[in-house]
Amino acid sequence: MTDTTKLLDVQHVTVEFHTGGLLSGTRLLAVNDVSFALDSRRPEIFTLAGESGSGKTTLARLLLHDLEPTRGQVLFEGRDLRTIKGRRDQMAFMKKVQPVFQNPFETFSPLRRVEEYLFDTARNFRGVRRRRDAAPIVDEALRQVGLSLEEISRRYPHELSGGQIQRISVARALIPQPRLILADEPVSMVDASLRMSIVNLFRKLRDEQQVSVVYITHDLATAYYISDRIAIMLRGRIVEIGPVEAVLDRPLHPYTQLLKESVPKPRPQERGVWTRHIDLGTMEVKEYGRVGCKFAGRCPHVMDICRRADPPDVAVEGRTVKCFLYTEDTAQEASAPAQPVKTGIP
Ligand SMILES: Nc1ncnc2c1ncn2[C@@H]1O[C@H](COP(=O)(O)OP(=O)(O)OP(=O)(O)O)[C@@H](O)[C@H]1O
Repeated sequence: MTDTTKLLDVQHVTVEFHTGGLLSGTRLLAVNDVSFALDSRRPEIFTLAGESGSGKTTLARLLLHDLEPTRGQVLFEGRDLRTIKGRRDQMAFMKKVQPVFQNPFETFSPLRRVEEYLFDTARNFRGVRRRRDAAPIVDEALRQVGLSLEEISRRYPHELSGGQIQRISVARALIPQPRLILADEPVSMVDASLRMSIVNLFRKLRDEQQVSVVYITHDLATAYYISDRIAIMLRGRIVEIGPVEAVLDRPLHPYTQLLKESVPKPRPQERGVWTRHIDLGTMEVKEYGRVGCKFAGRCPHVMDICRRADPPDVAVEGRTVKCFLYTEDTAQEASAPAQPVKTGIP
């Protein structure tokens, strides 16, 4: 029977990529047995966070039906996305699930006025044919992001700021009146001073339009500010998931603790300047191939079992953590208790 209480239901999805030659190639589980669900009765902002190469974009592609899982299934409004066949079916799905991508300048051709994209979207998804019928729809979507059709009229992408053009991307995503927006690193290319104004739009959409948002980011500061729940990804797996305050105020997985520690801190004497991120990217390939916990090579609390077996999901302190430190039979083996890192998110 269809479960109508779930807007999105991700059930044990795995995506396997093969790289290299047929015989010498390697197998990489970019997404590895991931599950989570969004409630259809209560819109929320759900963040998928993790460093580069943790599988966030691959997961986003699954949710947008741009890729099919090797194993497991993704259901939207109770329907398995694999049953979507043909263009009409795909368009009906896209009307409900809209993406916002990282680089707005890639979304819009430099040779085309940006309003044309919005008019196209109104024609494709709102059943209007004439420009004058589409205009109020386009204007309304722009007003929701603090702009208007008059303001952007006749402009090309290079005549708009990065912040303005990303707002226009959000406006475009709103035209079909979706139930879910999937925003993949929507502010990473936007000037730091404008980031909050963009992510605040997602809060407004949740509260005023009942739109749910899957927010994909490596930026824990904005995630903390806007999310209801957060899932921390590491090498294809969700290692900690729960309400954002629980997870980021008191992270329990040693990887979440490290990630939080690497959040840039503002230098009070230089307003707006942030210290550098710790670069964790070089560990990527090695960690994907690791048996047992993917974090074992970097974990200050590593135990023998972590290198031998996959950690289980443990429910603890209002969230779920994939870590042997919190299983009853292995907790006493730990070299030190998992102390949350105190620095980072305000
Ligand atoms: N089509 C593909 N073929 C082979 N490997 C892939 C493919 N797409 C992604 N990968 C690999 O899967 C892993 C996860 O990549 P993914 O882009 O999903 O991570 P991410 O968390 O979104 O990283 P980033 O923030 O850098 O985009 C990486 O090791 C990547 O190289």
